[in-house]
Amino acid sequence: MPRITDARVIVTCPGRNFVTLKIETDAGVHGVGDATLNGRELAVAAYLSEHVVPCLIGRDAHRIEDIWQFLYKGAYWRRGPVTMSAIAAVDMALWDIKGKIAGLPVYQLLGGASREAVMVYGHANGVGIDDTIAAARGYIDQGYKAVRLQCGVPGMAGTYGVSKRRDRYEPADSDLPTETIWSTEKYLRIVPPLFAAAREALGPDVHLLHDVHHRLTPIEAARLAKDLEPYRPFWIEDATPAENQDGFRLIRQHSTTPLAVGEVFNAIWDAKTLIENQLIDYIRATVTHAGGLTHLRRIAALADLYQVRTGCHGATDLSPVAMAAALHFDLSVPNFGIQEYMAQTDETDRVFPHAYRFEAGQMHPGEAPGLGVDIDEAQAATYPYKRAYLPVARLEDGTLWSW
Ligand SMILES: O=C(O)C(=O)C[C@H](O)[C@H](O)CO
Ligand SMILES: [Mg+2]
Repeated sequence: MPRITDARVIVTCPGRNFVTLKIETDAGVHGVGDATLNGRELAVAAYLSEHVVPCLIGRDAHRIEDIWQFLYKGAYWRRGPVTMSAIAAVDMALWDIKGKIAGLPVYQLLGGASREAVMVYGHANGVGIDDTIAAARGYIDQGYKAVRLQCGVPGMAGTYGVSKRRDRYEPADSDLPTETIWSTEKYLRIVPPLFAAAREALGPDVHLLHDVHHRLTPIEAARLAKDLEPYRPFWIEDATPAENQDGFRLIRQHSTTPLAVGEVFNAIWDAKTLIENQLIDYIRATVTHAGGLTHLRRIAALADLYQVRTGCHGATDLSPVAMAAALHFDLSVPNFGIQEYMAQTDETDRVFPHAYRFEAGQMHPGEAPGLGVDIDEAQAATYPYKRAYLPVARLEDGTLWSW
């Protein structure tokens, strides 16, 4: 049995912060897991190094489920993004180790490939409708079959999803949270014309997605979903905050636009009502924030019973370790829908060498044993942690809102 001999947390900032757990075994193999929680990175790093690592030393690395249960039930304090991201990092690293010892890519351990490759969507954004459509064409030219559209809102200085730079989007850009202004009325005036123009310009085949980013009330979200229906969006995401899962009923009552939610979920319980009542079509929980492959598979299995498909979060605040794990999950799970993908910076790709690849709008985790991703610790050490927060949003009267 491979015994865990050491585990350490590596924090690095090759353009943005990442928290990685590296677990060593006496079998001569190590595994890596992503524990990045954007804007709260050091909370997870401390949770891991102070409270999790001491419990790992000496354990059998093959006992993934038992270690998961030990860390979840054994903490007494269940769930929450810090706890679940820490457990996820351990879980990913253990699957990585198991794969390396077996000499198999992790997707083979998860049941093997259910498809040839994984459809991903890219992020097209622009200040106005025309440059957003031009950006979408750029993705389609690279072979993407699905593109997310976000455009600036006239009368608002900046908004979620619209980059200052065309090629990169990194919202956690400030030592203290940047304050932005939000107007629901202005936003609801621009998104339907964006989708009308995009559908007209890009044709019927490309999948078009949109992220509301939790900024509407259920009845406002219902109106947007209804207004977008003629343009057949693939989904609208996070149409309203989902703490109250029943809130989605209202949207459902008014529209057949598919709904996706869950990038901030950390446990199956966050999605139970939504899934069992078929209030959503895609579950976006990620391997990092929702307890690793072990827990994400449980969520996907529940979702599968209700024909809810997966659409994992894949923004750049999830490290290449998370992307690799997501791709093994996506390739194997029966109810896969789509995977979000944003290319990382060259610096990040150098810190995390990986076997996964992109080709013509699809991705594949590769055939390397384990997750097929590693951390170059010497490279990582050259990029020290730099505090960075996501922005916050206020209504025009100063009321704090969802960003
Ligand atoms: O990629 C998305 O859909 C997001 O909403 C990105 C989030 O804002 C980001 O991951 C927050 O850290
Ligand atoms: Mg989102």
